[in-house]
Amino acid sequence: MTAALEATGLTRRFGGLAAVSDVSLALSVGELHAVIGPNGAGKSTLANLLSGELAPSGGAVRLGGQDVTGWPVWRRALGGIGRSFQKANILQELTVLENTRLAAQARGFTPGRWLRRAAREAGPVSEARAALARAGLGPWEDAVATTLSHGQLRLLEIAMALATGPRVLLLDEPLAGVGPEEGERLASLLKELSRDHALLLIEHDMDVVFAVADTLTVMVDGRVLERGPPARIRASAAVRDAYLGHAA
Ligand SMILES: Nc1ncnc2c1ncn2[C@@H]1O[C@H](COP(=O)(O)OP(=O)(O)OP(=O)(O)O)[C@@H](O)[C@H]1O
Repeated sequence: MTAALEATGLTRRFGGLAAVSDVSLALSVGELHAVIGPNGAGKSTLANLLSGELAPSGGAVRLGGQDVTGWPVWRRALGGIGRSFQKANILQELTVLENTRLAAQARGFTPGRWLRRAAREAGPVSEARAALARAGLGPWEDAVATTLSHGQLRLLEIAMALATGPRVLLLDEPLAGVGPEEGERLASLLKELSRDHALLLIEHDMDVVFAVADTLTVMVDGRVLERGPPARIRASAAVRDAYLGHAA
């Protein structure tokens, strides 16, 4: 079966630093693939290379079998890659529905055309509402973003990624700053979304990661140290050493 998204030998250098070094990875619909590793391991850089935010120094990215390595973010988004960010993309003074509608509008984005579309009143409200319903935010569609809890903000980021109709979801720390109760709700949403998306999760909360991931990739210093199901990663001495080695 063709992977929904595949990276082969991805490398990204910043000056003398190889932030990502020869990383290969395949994401399939129905699989929740988590990438973990100590701070600075290269996880966000990897997500940026997959989404097109960054160009690689080497290697390739294929989306549904097609080489998209040279494609910009908007073109990969149109091809089915949805991305949520560590730093929220939310416009604070807009409502939940308005934010999600803007994200849904970006589905029709091509440079220049987007501005004309955004200027028109009618937006793709139905896609936005469907995404909000999936994220459990339907009842809050008229709430202004500033009034939301941390957990609701994280749900909104996911809804905004869903509103673009992606097949692949790249989620960067979707539980950041969220308490245990909201965290549980987010974790079950992630699991649910992985049934009909290829889902890449970058997350520091190890309890959640080990509870929801089907496959884990452990990165250290830009490289893949270990890959496998949660039980294998939990038992790995190399992974334990890597974390202890970086816990200063
Ligand atoms: N734009 C950049 N310019 C220079 N160096 C960068 C840039 N982006 C990332 N780096 C460096 O690349 C390395 C990997 O960073 P990255 O943010 O990908 O790690 P991470 O695993 O996501 O870390 P964290 O868990 O703290 O978010 C780090 O040493 C970082 O300082």
